[in-house]
Amino acid sequence: MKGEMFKMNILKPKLQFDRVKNILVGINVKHYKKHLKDVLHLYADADVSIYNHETIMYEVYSYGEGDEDKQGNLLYGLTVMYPVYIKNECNMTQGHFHVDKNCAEYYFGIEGEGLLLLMNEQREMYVEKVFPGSIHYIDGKYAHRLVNTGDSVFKVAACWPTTAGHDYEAVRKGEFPYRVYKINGKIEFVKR
Ligand SMILES: O=P(O)(O)OC[C@H]1O[C@H](O)[C@H](O)[C@@H](O)[C@@H]1O
Repeated sequence: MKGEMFKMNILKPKLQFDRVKNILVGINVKHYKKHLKDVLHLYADADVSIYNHETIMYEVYSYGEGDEDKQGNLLYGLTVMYPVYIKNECNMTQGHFHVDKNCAEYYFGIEGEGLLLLMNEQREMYVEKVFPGSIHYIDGKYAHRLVNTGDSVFKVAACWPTTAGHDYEAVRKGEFPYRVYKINGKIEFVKR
């Protein structure tokens, strides 16, 4: 061996993906829950009397460093979606466009099974299957929504620019053209 030995200080990573529990672990990981009452408007038929509005539909964990307004900074996140069906309609995220359409995003399938709905500004939609190991490049011009089509928890990791922003309003005004149902074990798309 040539050269002088150097005692390098090897640091623990600040963030870790726990491969047993499939969760993001680390200090400064942000976390929020979406209850049914927060996303009721997404469903075709959410009869108030049948469903518990406190039901947790999905949870989002995210981590970032540095100034969120600085172009080039990234966030890493994990969305955890529960197998909840509202009169056969599959559990879905709100779905959003990026405010800055120059910002793309990656999704990574971690656990469970589901779909990624992608929609452009002309409201043309295409769908990708999401499963453990699948990787999805989301063009900045496409709105994106995750759908749990399975009978177990569905987990999807993501990486996106801090400056992307979430435009939920554009999706509210021009919703994804198809709803996703699971009827007798079969996934069905129903036009709005
Ligand atoms: O915000 P939603 O459309 O409900 O989706 C939930 C979350 O899913 C992923 O983790 C995205 O990358 C996040 O940016 C998003 O907030």
